Amino acid sequence: MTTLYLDPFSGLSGNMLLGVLFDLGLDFDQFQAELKKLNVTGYRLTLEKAKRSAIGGQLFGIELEDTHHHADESLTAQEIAEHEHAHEHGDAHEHEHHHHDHDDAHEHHHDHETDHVHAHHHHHHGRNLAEIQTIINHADLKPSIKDQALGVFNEIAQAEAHVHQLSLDEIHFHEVGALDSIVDIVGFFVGLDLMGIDNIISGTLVDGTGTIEVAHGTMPVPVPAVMQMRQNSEVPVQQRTDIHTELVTPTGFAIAKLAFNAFGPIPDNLQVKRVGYGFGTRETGHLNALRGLLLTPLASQKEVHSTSDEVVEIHANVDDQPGEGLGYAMEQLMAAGAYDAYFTPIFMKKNRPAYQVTVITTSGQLTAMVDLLMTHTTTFGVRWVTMKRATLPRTFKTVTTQYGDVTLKIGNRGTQSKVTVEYDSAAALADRHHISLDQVRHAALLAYENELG
Ligand SMILES: O=C([S-])c1cc(C(=O)S)c[n+]([C@@H]2O[C@H](COP(=O)(O)O)[C@@H](O)[C@H]2O)c1
Ligand code: NI
Repeated sequence: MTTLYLDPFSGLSGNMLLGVLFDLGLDFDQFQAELKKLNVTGYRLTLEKAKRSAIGGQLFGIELEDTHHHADESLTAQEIAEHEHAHEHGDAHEHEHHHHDHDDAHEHHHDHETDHVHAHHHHHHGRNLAEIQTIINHADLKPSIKDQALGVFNEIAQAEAHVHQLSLDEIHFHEVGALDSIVDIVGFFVGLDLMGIDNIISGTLVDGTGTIEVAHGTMPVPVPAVMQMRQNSEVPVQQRTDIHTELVTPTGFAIAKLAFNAFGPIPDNLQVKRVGYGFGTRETGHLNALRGLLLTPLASQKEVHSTSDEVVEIHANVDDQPGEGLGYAMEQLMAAGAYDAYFTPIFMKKNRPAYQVTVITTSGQLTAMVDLLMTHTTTFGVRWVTMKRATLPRTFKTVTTQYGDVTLKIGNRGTQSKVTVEYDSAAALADRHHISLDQVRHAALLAYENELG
């Protein structure tokens, strides 16, 4: 299980999110190969190692090519959309397309093996939601990646439609062209998938103040689409009044709103595996970067245990939520780094059978866990207590048995010690050799005693 922790101290944008994934080890070639599955041409991806404020990181960018002068065999997004349109009107219409008079300058030729339609061209400024949905739906990508990307596009389009008082199909993706939004948004979910990231935690998003100039004129910061998406959202945003430009873009905010699992400080019970920086392109007068961490559960060998410390136990009593939702809440709590989370059957007022949800966590994680309980359970309130905790200092040792290597956990108490066989390593061997867990345990403890002499 890998968690991505993001520190958006200088905002969040599509290219910063991808820059950070590349700096954390995402393979550029593999990424490009996946994006080809979108069947869209007319762009070139750039990735540069760069230094800002003497810190090394990656600058990711998209260069748009003039698709009208491209004799490529893949379809442009516009053509795919028109293909779809043709299907909606049945095959007869498709033939009509073939026999239409084309403006020679705009004629494209395609490989008929791919069974794509030859479509006419209109001059397009940006692409609308329906065209983007068609491109994504036609791509040979995992359904989960497509669903997440479609969700983000829908979120942005809804916000833009509201701000500009236009209908959803009148919304065209920003002046820079929809292509870079497609690459940023689909690319982010492709990157997460390639890197095996299944949980994203973020600190508070920092945005600037003042105004920026875009094609349509002056926009206040936070930009209107971001402000619109903030309506009814729980994404925390802090405004820096000393930075007079946009730090959080609509793409960045929509991804945070839909794809981040929790907000809060860096969990102190996970181990930092890698640190990366993705740079932004705006001149902010300060370091314009997004820092990312790859976090994994503490490697047991290095587990640091003080003999006494504090934990927080949080309780929520729930009498009106179906099991599926409660199970999902539990997954979210564990993924966010709870030490433990469990249900206890209880009886509440009015004779209602119910569950008490208990979460054990650190005081640093309290806010994030309360947030998750409020989001994913039906509860209107939670309680918590801080508790003292004592744990045995422990070491880990690997012993070799006739079945393979097994890890033992050894707790030390003065001159005495307590030995347990780590479940996962024993279960793997029991599985492999089709024997009982107890047989592996016995063999491991015997090997340990033999080593002690
Ligand atoms: O061009 C338009 S309509 C436009 C609207 C808005 C609104 O907030 S509404 C914002 N912008 C700015 O365009 C760039 C590109 O944003 P991406 O999310 O596509 O990267 C960015 O600076 C927006 O704030 C344009
Ligand atoms: Ni807009």
